[in-house]
Parts: sequence; C-alpha cells; structure tokens
Amino acid sequence: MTRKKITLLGATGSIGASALDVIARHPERYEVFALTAHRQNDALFDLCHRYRPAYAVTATAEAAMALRAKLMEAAVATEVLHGSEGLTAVAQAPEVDSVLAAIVGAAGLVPTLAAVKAGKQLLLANKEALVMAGQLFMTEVARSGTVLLPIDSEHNAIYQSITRYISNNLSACGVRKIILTASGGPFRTASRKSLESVTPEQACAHPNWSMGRKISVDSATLMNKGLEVIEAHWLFDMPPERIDVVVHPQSVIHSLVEYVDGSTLAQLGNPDMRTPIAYALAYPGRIDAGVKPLDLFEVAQLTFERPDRQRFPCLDLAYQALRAGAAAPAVLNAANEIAVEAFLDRRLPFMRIAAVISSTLDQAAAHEALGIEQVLEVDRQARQIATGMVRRYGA
Ligand SMILES: NC(=O)C1=CN([C@@H]2O[C@H](COP(=O)(O)OP(=O)(O)OC[C@H]3O[C@@H](n4cnc5c(N)ncnc54)[C@H](OP(=O)(O)O)[C@@H]3O)[C@@H](O)[C@H]2O)C=CC1
Ligand SMILES: CC(=O)[C@@H](O)[C@H](O)COP(=O)(O)O
Ligand SMILES: [Mn+2]
Repeated sequence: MTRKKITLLGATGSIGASALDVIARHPERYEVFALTAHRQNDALFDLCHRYRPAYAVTATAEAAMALRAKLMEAAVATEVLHGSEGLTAVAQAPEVDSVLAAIVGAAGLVPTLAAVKAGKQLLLANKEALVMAGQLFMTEVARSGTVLLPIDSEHNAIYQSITRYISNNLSACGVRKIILTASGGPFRTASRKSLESVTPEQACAHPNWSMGRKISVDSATLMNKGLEVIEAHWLFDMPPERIDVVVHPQSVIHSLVEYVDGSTLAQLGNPDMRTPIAYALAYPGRIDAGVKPLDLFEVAQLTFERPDRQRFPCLDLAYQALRAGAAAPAVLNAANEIAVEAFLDRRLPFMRIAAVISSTLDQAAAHEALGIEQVLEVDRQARQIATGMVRRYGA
C-alpha cells in the first residue's frame, strides 16, 4: 500500500495532537510530510523528532534557525522553512496528497486556500477560513476539484448523514434541514448576572471537549455555533433558514439531517475529535481511531433545549452576518478574534464580547469581498475597528 503523505498545518494545537495520534496508529497508511507551528517551537522540535517529517515550518526566520540547530544536533533530517511562504510551500508541495488545516483563526486562510488551489485533498478544521471567504473558497474548491472533507465534528456528522445516491445537490437528495447540535458550553445554566464576572479559566473549561483556548471561548459565547452555521451554509449550500441549532448538553449526537420523508439521520459517538479526523483521513474507508465505542447504557439520557438567544447573542450576530452576506461574515470573524483575545487577556469582560462584534459590524464599511486581497483588507479594517471597541467597552 502506498502511504498517503500528509501536511499538518497547526501541528502543535489540539487538533494537531488528535490528528497525530490517529496517524501514529496507522504507520502503514500515513506518512507525515510537513508539520507547522507558530509559537511552540520546542513542541515542534519534539514532533519532528518523533514523526521525522520532510519539512517543518516555523513563524519566523529566527525560530527556523534555532530549530535547524536543534534538529542537526539530534540528527533529524527535517528541512525547516518559515513564514507564510513556508506554509504555502508545504500546502502545495507536489509530493503531498492531503492537507489537514488546523491553524486557528484567520491566519489559516491563506495556507488553506493554497492547498485548495493546488487541488490537494483538504481535511478542514479551520472553520474561520470558510467564514471569512466562503464564496471564494468554494469557487476554488469547484475549480480545482479538491475533495473537501470537514473535520469540525458537526459538519463531519452531517457529511456522514447525507445519503448522496442521487446527486451532490442536497435538496435533490431530499434534505430539508440541517440541525447543528451545540453543547451549550460551560455557562449553559449560568445566570446573566454571573456571566458578567466569568474568567478565561472558567470559559475554557468546556464540559465535553478538550480544545484550544480560542474555540473554547467561542463555545462559551455560542459564537462557535454561529461560525458553524456559516460553515454549514458554505459546505452544504444551505440557506440560513434551513440550518437550525439545538442545544444538546451531552455532545453525543454530533448533528442531524432532516429529510422530506420524515427521516432524521444523525451521527453519534463519544466526544473525541479523533473520530472525525479518522473518518476524513481514511475516506471513503474507515480506520480505528482509538476512540471508545459509545455505551448507550452509560449515556442513558440524550436531552435537547432551545439556545438562549438573550444570554448568548453571538449566535444571532452570526445569522445576521450570514444573511447580510458579502464581507459581513469576515467582519464578524475578525471582530470576534479581537474580542476573544482581549477577553483571554482580561482586557474585556465576557459579556462585552458580543457588544464589540455588534458595534464592529455596524461600523465596518460595506464591501463586496470578492478576491483574497479584498477579504484580507476587510479583515484588517475590522480588526482596527474592533480594537477601538475593546478600548471603549474594556475592563
Ligand atoms: N480543538 C478542537 O477540538 C476543534 C477545533 N476546530 C478548529 O480547528 C482549528 C484549530 O483549533 P485548535 O486545535 O483547538 O487550536 P489550538 O489553539 O490548540 O492550535 C492552533 C494551532 O495553530 C497554530 N497557529 C496559531 N496562530 C498561528 C498563526 N498566526 N500562524 C500559523 N499558525 C498558527 C498554533 O501554533 P502554536 O501552538 O505553535 O502557536 C497551533 O498549532 C480552529 O479553527 C478551530 O475552530 C474545529 C473543531 C474542533
Ligand atoms: C468538537 C467541535 O467540533 C467543537 O466545535 C465543539 O462543537 C464545540 O462545542 P460546542 O457545541 O459547545 O460549540
Ligand atoms: Mn464543532
């Protein structure tokens, strides 16, 4: 069997760790071609030592020099690149079969799009890329013929629950609705008053998933679900009124697809990202992911609630941005990234995250964000506005 060569963008993160865990279980199937990091250079060295990729990518030339020296001393033959050119090079290298996009935030857009342009099979975790530039992204996917496999657990569940016997058009397949499940986050039952003083540590303590800090805060505000509504819109070509959100605190049903004949199909499993990652790596086959099978007697109860749109206004801000279209989702994403960073730095109270995003959406100039340069310019301007808003609403 020829081994699939994988570039892992964002190898030092939470998705990176889950992906490498699955890959390491199947050395006969997968070969790590490139690993990338941003701040965690020592962790990148350890990964190179263990997985012996052909390439590693660091953020800066200085970091690359330091890593090269350590690798040479350890007799590891990995070549080190750096910066955005380095990321693009390993996303597009002719030897690469699949790119797993797990950089967090807007920083993932350019290298992920580079992989699409080169027609690589794309295993997509970086939802922000689709939120910022969905139209452009999906146009490139169609042009290059990239096979795009979602890793985000909800979208992976939907992908698994769609029966595509007839067509790639979901309406033609009888799909009426997509239903995204949300855990409700760590503050699902918290009073509005208590939300005013919650800390980053509390916000990052997700009840079911172990994830990076940015997405953990997004889950706590329900912006994660808002971003996922936009992600689902682009991945499955569904209008916003046919994408619902239901709070399901156990995170066992990862999402559902409702059909016109009254059937609702869903994918279930223990909350562990190795399942969707293994699905995408092995597609269209299946491989062991190291995940414990679901024990329904242990789960015992699956419960459902409506999201509380008053306590968690970020969900509706995302629907609004999706309906507004054009550059609004890119503005929403940029403002959210600035607000979440400020909250994590204790410069902005939790309950002001939505205010920063809403005011930024109001103030940002209307743009028809078409090309990548325009999207990046919208992102830059929105960050500037949102930074001003953080000062206004800040702690
Ligand atoms: N974690 C999860 O379970 C899930 C995550 N996702 C999505 O996957 C993506 C990754 O999430 P997660 O793994 O939790 O995030 P982490 O914060 O754990 O990891 C982020 C990765 O991106 C790298 N990175 C950060 N900033 C930059 C930058 N400016 N340029 C290049 N690389 C950068 C980090 O490098 P370093 O650490 O070296 O600084 C790290 O490797 C996000 O888009 C998230 O929404 C989706 C579903 C589930
Ligand atoms: C694992 C995953 O896909 C995350 O996006 C997860 O869904 C976050 O949980 P919430 O449902 O709380 O947003
Ligand atoms: Mn998700």
